[in-house]
Amino acid sequence: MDAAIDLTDRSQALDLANIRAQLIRLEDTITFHLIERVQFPLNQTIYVPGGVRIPGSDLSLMDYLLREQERLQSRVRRYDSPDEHPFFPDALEEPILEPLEYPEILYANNVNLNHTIKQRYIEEILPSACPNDRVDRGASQENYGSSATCDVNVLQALSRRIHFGKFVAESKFQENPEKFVQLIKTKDKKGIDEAITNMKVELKILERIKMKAETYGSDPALAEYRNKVDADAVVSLYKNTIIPLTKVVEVEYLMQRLKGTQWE
Ligand SMILES: O=C(O)C(=O)C[C@]1(C(=O)O)C=C[C@@H](O)C=C1
Repeated sequence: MDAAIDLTDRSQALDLANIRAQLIRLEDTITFHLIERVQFPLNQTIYVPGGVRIPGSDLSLMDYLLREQERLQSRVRRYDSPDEHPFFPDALEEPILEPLEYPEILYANNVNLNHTIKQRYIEEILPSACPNDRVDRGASQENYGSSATCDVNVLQALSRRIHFGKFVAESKFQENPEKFVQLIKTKDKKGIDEAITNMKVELKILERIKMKAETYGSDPALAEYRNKVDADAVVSLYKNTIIPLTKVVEVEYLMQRLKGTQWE
């Protein structure tokens, strides 16, 4: 059985094969959450601040739900884990559970791409994956809450997947510190990007994700009707957003990697 990666075990957390196995598992999570989301129309209103009236809050319905979810999950120490990054750091509370002991796996850094992830999700990913809003607003209002609930799941999975780039980067750095120190010292972001890129792995991901989206999205009961998700939209999500943003995380993490070390 393929178990989840154990981030309290340093050698496991920095083993590139383990990290890639975790990224593959997240392909399933992301695809399934997207399938859930796209059964509803876009429901543009839920992304507009004030679009849905919320007592005591000016946030959009989706932001409101995401923020409250993060507040709740912070209490069970979701954001103590080094692979989790909040969209609303100001909403987090003290955990009700005792802290877990995480070894120092990553170097101190402030890389958090959630703002960009959320923006790309709302402006690009959803419009290309969702059916259009129906003219009949009354009917779609019925699923504002359901759509926003699915959004929270997709966004949390995307954020986790993309920020796993930090573990990938740390693993690659440790494999060849001399090469990276040189590139980081000369602030050669393009050089770092080239050094962390593995086109073979990327192509394999795109091939696999197309197959997964086609397989998970087809239901014998629907076969002659239509697939539950547009496989090309999922491939494009990986090609144009997930992999490029993972690489940005890797590069930005490495740019901060020498602070306070012998190489500074
Ligand atoms: O697996 C790696 O080596 C990664 O760096 C991760 C990843 C990805 O986002 O999936 C990103 C860049 C590489 O070109 C290949 C794959």
